[in-house]
Amino acid sequence: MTAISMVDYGALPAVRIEGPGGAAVIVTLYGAHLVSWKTADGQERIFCSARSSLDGSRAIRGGVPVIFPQFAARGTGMRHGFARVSTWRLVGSGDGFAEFSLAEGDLAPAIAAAWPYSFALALRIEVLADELRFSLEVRNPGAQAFPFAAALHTYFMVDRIANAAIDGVQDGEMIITDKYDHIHFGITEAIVLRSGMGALKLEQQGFPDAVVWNPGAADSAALADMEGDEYQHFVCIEPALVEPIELEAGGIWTGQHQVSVIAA
Ligand SMILES: O=P(O)(O)OC[C@H]1O[C@H](O)[C@H](O)[C@@H](O)[C@@H]1O
Repeated sequence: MTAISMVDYGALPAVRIEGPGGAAVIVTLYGAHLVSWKTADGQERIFCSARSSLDGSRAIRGGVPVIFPQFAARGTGMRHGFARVSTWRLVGSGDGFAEFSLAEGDLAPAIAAAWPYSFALALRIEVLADELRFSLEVRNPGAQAFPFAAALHTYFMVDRIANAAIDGVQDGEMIITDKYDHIHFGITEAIVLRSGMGALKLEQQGFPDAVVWNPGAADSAALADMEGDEYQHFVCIEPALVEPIELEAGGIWTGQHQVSVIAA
């Protein structure tokens, strides 16, 4: 039996989606932001900072921020775009999945004025026993083309960053020893993340790139919403469309991400 229910996450209304075998995720309407993914074995797989704001006053630190229409500071708009700081609508649900929407009418007036395009985002999140699936659709229902970038800025929980190894983003295995922030353009194969918590396979379609980030000790200490040695316990591996593309009037772009537990 799979089900969805409304819960509170901090001060934020959220949707809990239960999948087969008790696997479950929690997604806040603020940002359509996945903040927890427990696989059927009860193991939490996603990092969320204990110091994160959870009241809608700023982006959540951790989870899976939806990045749109700008990646980081690569543009003139809000850092990482407005999708992660806007309140989405729950528009559909079924067996182990829910769908969220964001369009220009949902934006705060100042944000809408700064990005004056007609758009519609749809994020579908589906929970299986040992797998999580995302599908992000960007539509242009307007008469004018718009440029956009997008990413699913996923914070994967690891036991210790020194125990994490990443395959599939560069030649050979990657081990992170301190601050690391790099865009790997043109991902062609599945990525595997191994740590003391087991192994995850990450597959992406539509998103051409993968960004790998860990702030390391110094940058982490400068982040108001990250505490102590929390940086030791996650690595972001982000399916991304970093270089903006134009979406013509009537156009649709789709990016997908699947994360599954595999034998270590
Ligand atoms: O602090 P944020 O705006 O959430 O950004 C967090 C991080 O996002 C991406 O991974 C970028 O590559 C990093 O340069 C950035 O520091």
